[in-house]
Amino acid sequence: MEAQETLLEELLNVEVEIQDVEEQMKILLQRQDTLYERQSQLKALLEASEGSEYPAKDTASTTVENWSGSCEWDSEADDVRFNVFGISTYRANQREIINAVMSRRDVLVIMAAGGGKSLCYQLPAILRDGVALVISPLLSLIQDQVMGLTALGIPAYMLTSTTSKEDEKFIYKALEKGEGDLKILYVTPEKISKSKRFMSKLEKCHNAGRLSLIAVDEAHCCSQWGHDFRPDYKNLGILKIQFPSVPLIALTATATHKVQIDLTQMLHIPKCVKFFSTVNRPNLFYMVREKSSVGKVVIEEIAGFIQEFYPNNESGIVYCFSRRECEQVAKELRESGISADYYHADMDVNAREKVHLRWSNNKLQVIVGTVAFGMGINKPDVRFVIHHSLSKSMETYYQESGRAGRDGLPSQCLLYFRPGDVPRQSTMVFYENSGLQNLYDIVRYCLSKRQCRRSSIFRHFAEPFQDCNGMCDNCAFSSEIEEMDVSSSNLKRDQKEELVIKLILDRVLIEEFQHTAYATNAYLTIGPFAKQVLQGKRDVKLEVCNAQKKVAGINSVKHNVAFSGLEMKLDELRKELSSTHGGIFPHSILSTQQICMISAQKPNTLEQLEKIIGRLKTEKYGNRILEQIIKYADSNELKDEHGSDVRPKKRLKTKKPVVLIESSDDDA
Ligand SMILES: Nc1ncnc2c1ncn2[C@@H]1O[C@H](COP(=O)(O)OP(=O)(O)OP(=O)(O)O)[C@@H](O)[C@H]1O
Ligand SMILES: [Mg+2]
Repeated sequence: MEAQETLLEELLNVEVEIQDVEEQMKILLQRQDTLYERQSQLKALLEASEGSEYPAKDTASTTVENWSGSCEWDSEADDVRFNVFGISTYRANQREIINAVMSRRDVLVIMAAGGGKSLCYQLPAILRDGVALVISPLLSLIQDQVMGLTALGIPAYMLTSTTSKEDEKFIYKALEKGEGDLKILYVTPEKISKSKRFMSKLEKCHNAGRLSLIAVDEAHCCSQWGHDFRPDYKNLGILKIQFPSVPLIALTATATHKVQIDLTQMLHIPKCVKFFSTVNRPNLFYMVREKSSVGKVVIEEIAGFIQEFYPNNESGIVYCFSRRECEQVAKELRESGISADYYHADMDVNAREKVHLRWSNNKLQVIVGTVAFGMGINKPDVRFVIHHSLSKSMETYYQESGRAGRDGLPSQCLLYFRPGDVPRQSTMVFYENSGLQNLYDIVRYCLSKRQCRRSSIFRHFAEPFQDCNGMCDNCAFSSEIEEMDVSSSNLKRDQKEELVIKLILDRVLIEEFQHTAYATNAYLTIGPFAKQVLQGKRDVKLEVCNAQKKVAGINSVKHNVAFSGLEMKLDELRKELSSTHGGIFPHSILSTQQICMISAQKPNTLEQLEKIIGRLKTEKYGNRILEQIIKYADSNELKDEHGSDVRPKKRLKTKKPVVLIESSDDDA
């Protein structure tokens, strides 16, 4: 009997010890994960800084060789940039990238969404003799690009399933015989991997020395580590093998190290010149708001936000978790008087395209979408992106919120967070590589009441910190935050929910997942640090906001964007011209920046206008624009007789903060 008791006691001790060892192993494994992550971040940093410093704050870019010197094509490039594209100055890295491509080097461009990657291959394509081939993953992206280039009078075509027989004949003839005017040809990757006919024509074009350059846009689609992996992109390696002397430029907004390595290997461009630009989007205002557990309240808040800040139909996106939620949110926003429609993967392609087109033409203010509303979004003047639920990772959030403000003007990114949304995501991502780790990263971002939101983005992409300039809620609004020891506190319901999430992040609790026939459920169980808490060796603290956060700072963003009198008239004019010029998008006629500049400078003559928007747009739309300025001045003169407003010539040039926000070192 006694012997049995001894055995039992020892068994118990061994079991306790096993549990202890298991817990320690868990901690060590998690530590190993973190170290691996940091190792890859440090490698990325090292590679980026090879031979030169990591981007200085103001230049925000890094290259190994110096591509900023003067080049023989400088003046021609400046002429095309301004007079054809209507772009007054280069943004960071654009000129250097163009110089590298013009020097026939292979190039890898990592530049944030809206940074202006397209110009980097479109401009050399115009400067060089022959045809430039562009590979782009989506029909809608290709259509947008071709339409925009055609509006600028650049002979651009696409060879896709929608191309007419007539156009196809023209393209093949141009490739084979050099007949006709073809400067830029867009194709989807499938054309390269599946159409022998196309590849043979391309070879003829190359043999005749007429293939000027190859651009692979959205190049992260090559990599399984990228967020939009496309199998057909894997076959693009053939391009460099078949056409080794033709410069290849790969462009993406995805900055992770793994993807970069993959890309250069798969595209066979090991000696490419790499251009890294900062992930920072200085014009985006990031904020997180607590999400009510009552659905209606959330919608009321979202509707209120849109009506308050964007009363002039400025475009926006609302991201939702599920298809059903999308439809519901769109419906309720409509009931609140906002022109909104939904977009998700369950709809047929035509219905989706219709919604997208209405939105692109500013006939619909808000698209309520799932993640399916993704890569094809090329609209530069999206003023707000609202997340009705949190994204599954920082990377995804950065991509989705980054669809705001691609034109460089102030825009807002608002995320609604409530602890209850976490398990909805965790049950979806737990089986992915580092899925939970990535999710918990964005949850940390949401929970933080003190830390600069931008700093989380820099940390995630292993980039040195840059000043936020008060462009996030935590930097803009000072509120009293206190760390409260909640080990034995009485908490309100929402605080309790937050506490559970905090304990998961701190590994005091862990989520475990079980599958049923219908769903995956998340359960909580004690984690490696639970013992320390139970033994009183570790405090549990929550950040608590004592004073209600004010929303004053957002107003300063608002003032920079809302259109004033003449700007409004010019906005109407671009919409009118867009509908009469064969479906060109309003933003291709005049960008929001150009509207602001015209309205500030009020040119009186075509010559003056040309100095703002370049020759091509002045020739096309100049008379209508001047007419609008005069009309507006006359109506103001009338008003002036009653004591308000002033004549345009005498009016002060209002320097819009807009221009300052451009992230270019050339722009100063
Ligand atoms: N130097 C510049 N000055 C002003 N506007 C510019 C400049 N370069 C590009 N743009 C404008 O910025 C917007 C975004 O450019 P573009 O579509 O090339 O971005 P991108 O880097 O390809 O972004 P994404 O990763 O989202 O595709 C466009 O409206 C473009 O006309
Ligand atoms: Mg692009």
